[in-house]
Amino acid sequence: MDLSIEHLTHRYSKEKIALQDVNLHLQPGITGLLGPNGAGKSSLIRILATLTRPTRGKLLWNGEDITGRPQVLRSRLGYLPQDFNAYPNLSPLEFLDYVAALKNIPSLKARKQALELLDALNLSSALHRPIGDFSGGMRQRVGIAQALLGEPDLLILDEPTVGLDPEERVRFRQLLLSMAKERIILISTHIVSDLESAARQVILLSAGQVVFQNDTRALQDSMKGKVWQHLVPEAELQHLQRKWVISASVQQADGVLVRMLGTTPPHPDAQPVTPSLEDAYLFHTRKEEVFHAQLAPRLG
Ligand SMILES: Nc1ncnc2c1ncn2[C@@H]1O[C@H](COP(=O)(O)OP(=O)(O)OP(=O)(O)O)[C@@H](O)[C@H]1O
Repeated sequence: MDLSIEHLTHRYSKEKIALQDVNLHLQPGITGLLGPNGAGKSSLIRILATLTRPTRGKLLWNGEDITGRPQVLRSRLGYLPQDFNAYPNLSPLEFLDYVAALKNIPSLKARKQALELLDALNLSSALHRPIGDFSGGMRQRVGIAQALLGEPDLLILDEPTVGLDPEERVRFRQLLLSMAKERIILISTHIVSDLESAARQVILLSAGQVVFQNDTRALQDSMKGKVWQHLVPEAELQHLQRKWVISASVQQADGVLVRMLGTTPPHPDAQPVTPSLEDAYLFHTRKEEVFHAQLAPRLG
């Protein structure tokens, strides 16, 4: 099972190019789609979900060109849009029955799956309550359940963890991992740490282009020797933030422990640390700033 896009370009107008010559290959497992605001993530997702036809390029499902035949993919697709909204007067069970009918899932099978999914998403105690009374996080979980209904081969989730508390995020991650072996799962998110232990592959988009596509581990490995930690007096932090790309800072009794990105140590006493996915994301999306900082005089 695989989904590819070849030489995909998407323009909203003559001046507005959202995606430029993007090539991707997705296989079973979780792929994380990361990028700053406006990078083109939602445009790409809408194209893969067959809601937008690309200006140029091909969409291939199991090697077959389906650019002009979106229904081939639609029957195998589960999709959670960024602005998911269910009908407020329906209960989650009624809403999933409705979605199942649209997806042509036989009703008995659909009901069994709906109950399992709502249980896995911690909504069993609210099966018959109107969705309009739900919190944002509960509504989002109904959105996740409707996307998973019908055991889709391709699951596309745009910002799925928005509104979920940390406990629900962990539960969601476990549910996805349990399903990831036999389906392609693409997740767009701003919460980089959500992907750290779950995604086998990461795609970084920046200004409509793919700047990185590889294993999560390879991405982290590519950052070895580029992440540094150094304790600085609190008064220096602001000055430092203007010059260096800082991925984290932790207040301590004797100063601030700052995590910085650079291909050489920012200070003779700075210690190299194990890179995280967040470090890699910042490095690739703010490369120019990282290299600009390198040219500045060393600290100390
Ligand atoms: N319908 C549209 N008409 C015109 N321009 C659009 C349209 N949708 C998106 N764009 C533009 O295309 C570019 C990519 O937008 P897109 O929403 O795909 O990015 P994104 O990475 O999903 O951003 P965010 O993280 O903010 O959701 C942006 O410059 C955006 O302004």
